Amino acid sequence: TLDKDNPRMDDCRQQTPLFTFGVIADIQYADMDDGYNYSRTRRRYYRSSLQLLRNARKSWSESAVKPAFILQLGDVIDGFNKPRDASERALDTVLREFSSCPAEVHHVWGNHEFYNFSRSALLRSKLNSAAHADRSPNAAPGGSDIYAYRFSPFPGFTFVVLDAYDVSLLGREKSCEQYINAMNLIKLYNKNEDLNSFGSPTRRFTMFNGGFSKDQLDWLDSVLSSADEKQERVTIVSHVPVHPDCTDNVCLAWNFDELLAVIRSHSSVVCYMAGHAHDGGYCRDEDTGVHHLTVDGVIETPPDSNAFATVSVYRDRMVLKGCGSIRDRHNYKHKRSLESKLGCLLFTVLC
Ligand SMILES: Nc1ncnc2c1ncn2[C@@H]1O[C@H](COP(=O)(O)OP(=O)(O)O)[C@@H](O)[C@H]1O
Repeated sequence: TLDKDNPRMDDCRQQTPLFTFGVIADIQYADMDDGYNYSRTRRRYYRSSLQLLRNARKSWSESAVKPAFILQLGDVIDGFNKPRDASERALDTVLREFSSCPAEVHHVWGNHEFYNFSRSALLRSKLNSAAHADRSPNAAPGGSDIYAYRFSPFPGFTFVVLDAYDVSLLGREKSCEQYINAMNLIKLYNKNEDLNSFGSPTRRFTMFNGGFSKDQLDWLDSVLSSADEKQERVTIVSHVPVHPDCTDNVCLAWNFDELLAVIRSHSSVVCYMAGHAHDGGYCRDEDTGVHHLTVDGVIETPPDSNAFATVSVYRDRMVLKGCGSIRDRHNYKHKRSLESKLGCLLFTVLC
């Protein structure tokens, strides 16, 4: 059994976590019949994704230890809402469900947010959860429209929400400088007329991906420097994965390598969580021991299953209990030099 394989599981079941949090990705709700992904290999359950969100919300509400917060990893409603003039209605429907969650919700923005709304509309919307940021200087990159912030749910633990479409063709006016710069960048690597099509070897340069600006990377660098100093543990969350071993490379952030370089230059990061690639993925970076988790998407999970997770955080490890399609992963030890000061991080997923 899992417990025999993994004696530390017994340890953590007997301990009370410092706090727990919920995770859910790619709900892509739309009030429409089932369809398929672009390559017609995977069914998409647009309407019943709402029921799967409800199942997650009920599980979090009924749990003995209430989650301290919920991470919604982006693509909360599907782009098909836009041509149906249903964006606001669909968003209200999913947000009503989130509002009865027993904890504050941190929303990450994905490509489907931008298919429905402009960046400026998103900044004004309820999908902007930056009000939950720390009340401290530098809790968000100042003076820009980058949607990124950090929050600390418990002393010694910091979470950073990153904006993976800060450099992208999505959500910005075609006349603005950022759009023009993003267009120049994508055209260096993507020679297709349809920029959602991809070529090789740089398949990630498509319109449905994006990247992180220098301003955002500099801000992250300063957040991580301060976390290093305080010996905090940092989990970074965004929509788009950044490690080639935890996802199909067509789903990687445009400048995933620059983000990995920032992570690698700091000792405080223990985990990076993303959505976007609906069949999920996991790896531990060989050099740093940082855990890279891509959370399975609700939208491609059949109505009789589930796709959410609850993470229990202990002083020395995090244990992720997945429900439904989120597959078993257990006994991943955290191997970086943090071990001496933080112990090891055990990343466990049970079904
Ligand atoms: N290989 C491709 N060639 C052309 N367009 C594509 C390709 N893959 C996806 N698209 C288009 O890109 C957009 C995003 O793709 P989709 O698979 O729906 O993304 P997501 O997984 O985020 O829902 C859609 O409009 C889709 O039709």
